[in-house]
Amino acid sequence: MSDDEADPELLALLRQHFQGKLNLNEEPETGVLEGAEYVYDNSIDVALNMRATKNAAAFIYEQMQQKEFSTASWSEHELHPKAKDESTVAFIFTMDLLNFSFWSLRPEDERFAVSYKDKTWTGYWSLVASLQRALEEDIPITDPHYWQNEEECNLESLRYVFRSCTDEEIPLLEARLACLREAGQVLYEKYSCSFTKCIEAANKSAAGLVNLLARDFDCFRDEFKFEGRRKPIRFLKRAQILVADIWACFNGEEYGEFKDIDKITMFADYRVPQILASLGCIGYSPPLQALVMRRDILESGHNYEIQLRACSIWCVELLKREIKREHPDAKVNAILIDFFLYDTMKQLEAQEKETMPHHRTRSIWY
Ligand SMILES: Nc1nc2c(c(CN[C@H]3C=C[C@H](O)[C@@H]3O)cn2[C@@H]2O[C@H](COP(=O)(O)O)[C@@H](O)[C@H]2O)c(=O)[nH]1
Repeated sequence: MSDDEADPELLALLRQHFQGKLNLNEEPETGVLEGAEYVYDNSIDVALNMRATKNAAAFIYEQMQQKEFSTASWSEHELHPKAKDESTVAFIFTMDLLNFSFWSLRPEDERFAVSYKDKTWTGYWSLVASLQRALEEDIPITDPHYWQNEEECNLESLRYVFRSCTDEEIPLLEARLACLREAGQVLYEKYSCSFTKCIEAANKSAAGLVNLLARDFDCFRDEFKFEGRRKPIRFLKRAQILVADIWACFNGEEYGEFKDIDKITMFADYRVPQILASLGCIGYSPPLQALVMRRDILESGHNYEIQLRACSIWCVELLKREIKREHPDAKVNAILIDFFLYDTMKQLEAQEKETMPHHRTRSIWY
């Protein structure tokens, strides 16, 4: 090809770009924050209290400073994996595939719990403990080949992996097996059986990785219709917390290097809304307040649930903006605020200072 002839491949790319089929310079967006603001603007059962949010921002910043809360805090947790390698990436992927719905309607001492390292673990930590225990028992629970081997990986073996030290078994066991099966199939078909290939495909974009997960894995596509709006409201909670866990574990380097990590929002689960409500940052309408206080089941996709999850995302966004307004150099983003709020809620729960119950929705989304 002579110097003055353009590269045909480049020409094809540019043609696609100018036809609007390919945006070379567009930074990917997840759409989560845009959807959260839309729901906030159209909510009548959940509201934000600006005064309480402003006060909470000051309290959170001061506490995070005092505890030197950073990405390093992630690895300091006793059960979180310490190696900075591909096995830890596989562990985190497995963990966030299954990181949902641990709450119980039974009394605290009868709820699903896991005995590991001479301690009893509940909630999220029961999941992490089960995975660590399985690996110590040479069960390849983080291996996509295992997830697809129906002889080895089935309800029976998964019941053993998540065996409880109480009469209650882990909630949604069948759904957890289905998540592993689907993820194993997608990784096999598209990503050479390794989540590290998904990370590579996202080209250091956190939003791009979240969108890839929502596009290729049904079990990460956490989005719901809201009233008359045409586009679904995207929460993508487990996709986002997966990216955040990778980023935090690797301290923003190697597999955890993302140029747009601040696009990740708070993870709309059932714990952080609980602490936001306890701090007075978010408030519920009388019927919703009564439903939460009675610990009634709130079905997945209900208008109340969408308002509660979305307004929590928007509230953490406003907390972040308030902290940055007061402290322009503060190294905070929605992830670190979220992690801090979750850990604080768990401390309050351990001290039995749980002021307000969390809402109870049973689903694979959070
Ligand atoms: N928004 C948000 N939701 C979080 C977490 C975590 C744990 N993250 C660890 C990693 C770094 C942090 O410092 C934490 O140590 C679990 N969850 C969600 O909560 C629920 C479990 O609640 P419970 O049954 O009480 O354990 C369930 O939906 C689970 O998906 C978080 O950080 N943020």
